[in-house]
Amino acid sequence: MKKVLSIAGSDCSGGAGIQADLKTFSAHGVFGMSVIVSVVAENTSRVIDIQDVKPDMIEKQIDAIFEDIDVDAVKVGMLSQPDCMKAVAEKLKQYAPANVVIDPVMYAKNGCPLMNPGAIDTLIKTVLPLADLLTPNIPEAEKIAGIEINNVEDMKKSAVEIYKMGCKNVLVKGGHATGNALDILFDGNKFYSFDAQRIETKNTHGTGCTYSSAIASNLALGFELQEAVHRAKEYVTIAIQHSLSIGKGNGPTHHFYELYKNGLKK
Ligand SMILES: Nc1ncnc2c1ncn2[C@@H]1O[C@H](COP(=O)(O)OP(=O)(O)OP(=O)(O)O)[C@@H](O)[C@H]1O
Ligand SMILES: Cc1ncc(CO)c(N)n1
Repeated sequence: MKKVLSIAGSDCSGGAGIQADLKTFSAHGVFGMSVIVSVVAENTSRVIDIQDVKPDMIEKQIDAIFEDIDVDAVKVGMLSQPDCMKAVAEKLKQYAPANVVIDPVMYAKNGCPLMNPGAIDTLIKTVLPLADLLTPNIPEAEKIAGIEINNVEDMKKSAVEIYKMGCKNVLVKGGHATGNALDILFDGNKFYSFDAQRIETKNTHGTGCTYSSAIASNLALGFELQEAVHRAKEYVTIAIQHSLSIGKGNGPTHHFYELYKNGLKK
């Protein structure tokens, strides 16, 4: 059994964060584990409050896992403050796990902030260089690269700028664009496109968490990066097609094993 760890925030409403990650891991047939960095009181409409776990406790959770269990891949999600970022980065350096996918979460789908904007320098200097794959959405790529993104060429430009900051691969996600849901992967040499028809739905809470966790699962299962992203793109597209009208805001993606088992067909 492959073992995948999520280091992220808890979304009590179950659609994003650690909860989405664990559901995605199960649907991929890998064993999911979690280090909770922040407890977020949120739902499909709003973020009410965030309480960060103390850095010492974040470190102890990571120690508890790595002293006991071989980890095949790690997904890192919401890190709200510089202290949490430093704690996670130190431990990732210490244990140096394979297949680290980092989703630089800044805002929830409903626009509520999940990262202190003053933490972006720490994110770039301390966390970003530890990523085998960094998966910013368009607003996140704009903030990290410091450029405006209006088209696919701009997505590519931002990917190159972010790559130069020290991560091994960059996947700029096009969920916030118009037209097809097109994502651009840059591996330092070439660009690869992952395209899907845009699904007309407001239920896209947790799509980014689902996607990065699916990629981490596929890497743990032994797929090369391009194939891991390709399969994860299919998974997230189907999870959005079947997304649920739960709550009054942006409902969550749906994870069900039958879909995956039957070759990701609708
Ligand atoms: N309406 C949609 N139809 C099809 N694919 C979509 C749609 N919205 C997002 N996607 C895809 O979902 C994946 C996640 O991208 P997105 O840009 O939504 O992430 P995100 O903003 O980080 O998500 P979140 O912060 O809500 O977890 C990408 O592959 C993107 O292209
Ligand atoms: C805890 C958490 N992580 C990530 C996201 C981004 O969707 C969210 N809404 N909540």
